[in-house]
Amino acid sequence: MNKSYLSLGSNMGDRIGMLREAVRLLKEHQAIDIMKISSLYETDPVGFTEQDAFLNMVVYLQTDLSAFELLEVCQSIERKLDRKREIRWGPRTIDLDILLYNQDELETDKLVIPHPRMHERAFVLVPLLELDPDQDFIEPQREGIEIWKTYNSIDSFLLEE
Ligand SMILES: Nc1ncnc2c1ncn2[C@@H]1O[C@H](COP(=O)(O)OP(=O)(O)OP(=O)(O)O)[C@@H](O)[C@H]1O
Ligand SMILES: Nc1nc2c(c(=O)[nH]1)N=C(CO)CN2
Repeated sequence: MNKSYLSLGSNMGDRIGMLREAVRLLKEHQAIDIMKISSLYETDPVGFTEQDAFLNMVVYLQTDLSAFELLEVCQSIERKLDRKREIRWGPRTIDLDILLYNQDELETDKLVIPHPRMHERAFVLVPLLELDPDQDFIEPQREGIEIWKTYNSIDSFLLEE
């Protein structure tokens, strides 16, 4: 069984609704088991700063899918949720990135693992460290990153009105 961490983010429209729908679609996939979700974090935009705050979270899953198949699932969820992204690092309804896949290191045109920018992104590292405090990363700056909501279980997140 492969172990992977995904980063999810949204800063357009119904941000929590987008995250919830993305997690629901991942959970529905027959080859994916969601093991843990982080809290939801409200985070200042990074890269292109003239945009609304993001809600970010990290999901830990186990899967039989290859990393490339998992990327396809992530991209099909982005399409299903009508992902819009006009500006690089600009506003988006939903973004799903693969952070880690086992201990694999991989560099292709389509997929780079670990995610090439994850180590410089506190909005990724803070929720990742919440799920797995043993990750061997430099402690990120927590400025501009606030817990927005924590859930007791995946179902309580998915079932909330
Ligand atoms: N680990 C990865 N997870 C998701 N996409 C990846 C990864 N590595 C490479 N990619 C590629 O990056 C391309 C662009 O992804 P995307 O549009 O989400 O970028 P972005 O969110 O604007 O910027 P960033 O990559 O900095 O998060 C995707 O089409 C995908 O093929
Ligand atoms: N806070 C925050 N900033 C971002 C984010 C994001 O998810 N959260 N995603 C980006 C493009 O991948 C660019 N900037």
